[in-house]
Amino acid sequence: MSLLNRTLTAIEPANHELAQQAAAQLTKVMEGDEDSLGLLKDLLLKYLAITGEMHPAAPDKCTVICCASHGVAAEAVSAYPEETTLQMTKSYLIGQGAAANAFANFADSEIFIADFGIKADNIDIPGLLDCRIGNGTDNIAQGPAMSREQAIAALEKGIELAEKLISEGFDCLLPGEMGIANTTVSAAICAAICNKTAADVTGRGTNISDERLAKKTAIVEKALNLNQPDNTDAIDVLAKVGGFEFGAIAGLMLGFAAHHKAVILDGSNCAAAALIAQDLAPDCVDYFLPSHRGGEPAQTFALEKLGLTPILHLDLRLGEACGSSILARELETMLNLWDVVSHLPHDPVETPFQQAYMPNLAPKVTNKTFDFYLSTMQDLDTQAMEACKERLDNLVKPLESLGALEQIATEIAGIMGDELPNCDLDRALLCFTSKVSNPLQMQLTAASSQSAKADVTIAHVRECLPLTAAFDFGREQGEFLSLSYPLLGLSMTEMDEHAPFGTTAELLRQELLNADGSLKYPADEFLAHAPEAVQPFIGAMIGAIIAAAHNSAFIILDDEASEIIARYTELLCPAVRPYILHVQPLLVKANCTLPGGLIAGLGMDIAEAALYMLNYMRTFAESKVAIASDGPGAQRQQN
Ligand SMILES: Cc1cc2ncn([C@H]3O[C@H](COP(=O)(O)O)[C@@H](O)[C@H]3O)c2cc1C
Ligand SMILES: O=C(O)c1cccnc1
Repeated sequence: MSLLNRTLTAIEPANHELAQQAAAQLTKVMEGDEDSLGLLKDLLLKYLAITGEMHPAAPDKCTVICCASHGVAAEAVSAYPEETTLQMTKSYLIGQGAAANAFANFADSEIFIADFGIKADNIDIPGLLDCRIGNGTDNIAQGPAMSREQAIAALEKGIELAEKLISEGFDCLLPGEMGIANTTVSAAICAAICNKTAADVTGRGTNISDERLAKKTAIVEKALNLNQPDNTDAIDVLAKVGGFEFGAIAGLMLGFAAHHKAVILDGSNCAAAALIAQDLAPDCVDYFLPSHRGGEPAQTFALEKLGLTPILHLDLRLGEACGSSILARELETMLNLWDVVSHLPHDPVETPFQQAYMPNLAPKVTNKTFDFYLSTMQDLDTQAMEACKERLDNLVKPLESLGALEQIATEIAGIMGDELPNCDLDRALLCFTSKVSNPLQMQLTAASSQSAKADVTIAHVRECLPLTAAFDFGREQGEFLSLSYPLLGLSMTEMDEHAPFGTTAELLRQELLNADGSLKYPADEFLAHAPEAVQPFIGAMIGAIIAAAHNSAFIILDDEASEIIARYTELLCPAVRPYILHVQPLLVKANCTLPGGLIAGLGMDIAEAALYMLNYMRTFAESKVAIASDGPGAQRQQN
């Protein structure tokens, strides 16, 4: 039997029975409130099913960047010249300043770079894995990309590489790719397999102009009409409108799935490869963890066909395993949380929290205190922000292809007055709570903060005191923590410790938001409409936000209740706006209703990823890579 057929036959469903047992156990330890974890629960259970172990170790990860050239690049469908593929391949291994390097570093994943058919003679790059199938594919606008034999060879070279990596001990794959013009190819693959039109699936790739997008869409249509890929045969689709790296990534995915190992998907190109793998062995999807939704329309259709829902929405358009690296960190957080709540004997639950108690005293604040904070709020350092933005525009990636991460990095630069803030900013979580603390909540907070490397302060809010007392308490905590911790997570636990997670948020949502999620009241009215019991929490949260922003901390919101209060605080005091990171549901759509730091921890990791990008990536000039010749990048990039 061929390697491909042997692999396809070896792929079996993941261990769903074990996942069911784990789900029952999770229900028990979470006291029936496990759905508060939202999609993070699914992530955890899916990973347990993949490994077939109740408490697997954190995965050993490998990032594999598959490089290949595309004949269709001759049609000018990309913003960058065809040579970029070879130049970037060099930069992964020589300068090591590409996004793939920065994010592999962030995720503690070992990086491998493989040549599956870059168009060039005598490639001699130290460390490059030679998996060549050809000297670039043929132009799909003029005929098939490759022969059927080459398509099978691409799949098998991917499987061989998977087996090599697995034999070296890796058990989680983060695939990535580099191949100028390959979003034309992934659009065509997706249109063929998902039965969509060229207009449905074609996107801007490397940030091309409207004019080029129209041309690219016509090329996708032409390639489909001319080659007539058979959508009941993924190998035919791969041969006719595919590319070597798509076959290779599909092969890697199949190889990992056959060995019960996880694959974390990245962007649209990964999703197109996953469609090929799914068609060849439908059960392999059990081993795929989605990470982010990016900018290419093809990805949406592909994920739908795969039945996968990503949680990260960072507007990434790159494909160098950036989104998957962030998800890999979150997976580890969930595995740790699972171990902690399961009371594993080797993992004693410690709650080394600072405790702060609201004094039973008349408040020290007056209206003047509030005015003082508002009138002396620091402006962001626009010079640092501009320098940071200029650096971002010139890092070796298409303009703005790292979406929300670029905005976050610029914001942090402005807050810190430093165009290049370092990566390991100290982190704290300030969690407001009622007098008694729910032990499960505290355990979950301990687990989340352990993964997030955040020091926790549990701040006990007293009711029955004037609102100004709560404001003053929050202000003091925010002021104190923001002196030592540039990243400050803010959370509040349920007011009623016996209520299910998310109860307070639901109450606030009902009272303070319109049905469409917008704010219902003006700034000076909302407090009067808030449920009385929540008012002290609101006061404390407003105090903490204003004082922390005043001290130039980057505030990372956790639960939905904190999110709603922060949005009203922004209305009350627009100057705090740039200091606040709204994590869920803007950047993370996990439907997680659990307070206590899990989402803030993920937000801190997203901020850290942004800083890794800024610190570890090199510019076009430093990397000797050609800049854009079309789209907005052509105006802003220099080398
Ligand atoms: C410097 C640079 C780094 C990249 N890293 C990934 N891509 C991404 O962009 C390309 C696909 O977009 P299109 O179809 O528009 O050419 C691929 O190489 C993909 O991996 C890059 C592109 C460039 C220019
Ligand atoms: O989503 C992707 O994989 C992608 C998007 C744009 C450019 N390159 C890759």
